Amino acid sequence: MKPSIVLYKKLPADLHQRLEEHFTITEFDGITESNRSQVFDALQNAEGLLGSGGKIDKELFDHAPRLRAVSTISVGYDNFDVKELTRRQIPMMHTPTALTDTVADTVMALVLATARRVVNVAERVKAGEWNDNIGADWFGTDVHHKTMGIVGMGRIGLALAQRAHFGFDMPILYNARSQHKEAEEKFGARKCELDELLKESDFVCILLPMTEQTFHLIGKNELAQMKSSAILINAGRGPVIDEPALIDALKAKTIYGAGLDVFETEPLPKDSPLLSLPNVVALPHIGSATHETRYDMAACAVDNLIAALKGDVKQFCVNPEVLKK
Ligand SMILES: NC(=O)C1=CN([C@@H]2O[C@H](COP(=O)(O)OP(=O)(O)OC[C@H]3O[C@@H](n4cnc5c(N)ncnc54)[C@H](O)[C@@H]3O)[C@@H](O)[C@H]2O)C=CC1
Ligand SMILES: O=C(O)C(=O)CO
Repeated sequence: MKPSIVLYKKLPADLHQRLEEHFTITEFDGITESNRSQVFDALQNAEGLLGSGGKIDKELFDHAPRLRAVSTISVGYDNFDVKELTRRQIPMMHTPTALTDTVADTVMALVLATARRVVNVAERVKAGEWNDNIGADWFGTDVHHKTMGIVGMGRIGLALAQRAHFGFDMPILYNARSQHKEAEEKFGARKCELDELLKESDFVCILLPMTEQTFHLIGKNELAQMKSSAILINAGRGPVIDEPALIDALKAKTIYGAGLDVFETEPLPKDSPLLSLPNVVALPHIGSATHETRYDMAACAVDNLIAALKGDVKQFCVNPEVLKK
């Protein structure tokens, strides 16, 4: 008999079929408050769990006595209680390499859109405001040769450094817990303390995971250190920035603007002040959202689960300590 799994994300037909060759699938469209009890019932028999989004917590695992592997279609896994999975000796896999370049492209899009006010001026053209030669009220600020500060020099940070260095001739500063030789040797990046990075950078790009240490890492005091001409970009996780403090800084124009792909609450509430600030470009968490990359991420997650339930985890395990026997 094939092992049972719970799938909580719609997959492309061929990947669904690949899963069906190995497992009996019970499928849900996400895990939400309204379907949690049905998910609990399905988990009773499940040996695997595959999907993305939602809060995947101890209560869910308590309803999954046979669970042996968990696979997320994402690189971030802050929505999972990984400690609890580890306590239960259950491996969890993610999809780190499939999306790196696409997310770095999204960050560059945010940098350009915010600095050159692409969204703002395009809206003005559509509104019929382009009636004469444009004046300084349409101008933005340059990107090339400006200083790029990267907070979180991991896979995506490195891919961003590559773009900024080769594409835009930007000097690069980075803040990280350890030295990143490749970033230094290939892209001339310089490691510095967060305070220095905030003071010196024209673009401060946050590419951090959400952890206890990174929660509200950028707050009132950090924003106050940024140049009034600087732009803050966040494509890591929303709660890394204290959003009310950011809104205050943007309203007071103590920074030039912000390009945001992630927010403290997603979807962004309709009454968020961020939506009415002209110096903000807000995206709906599309960092990895291209057809190709979303397919590759799903394929990677499917393969991760198949391998794990065969007892053959080779890569992308976020709690490898459970594999050591
Ligand atoms: N906007 C989007 O759609 C996407 C967002 N992400 C987010 O981006 C994050 C980074 O992804 P990757 O680069 O693939 O991960 P990664 O693990 O390669 O890089 C994260 C880096 O942050 C560093 N870091 C962690 N805590 C830190 C701290 N307190 N201070 C300084 N550095 C710290 C780590 O050492 C690591 O180098 C993910 O965890 C996820 O939250 C990832 C993919 C898509
Ligand atoms: O993979 C992630 O962590 C995302 O945020 C979406 O791709």
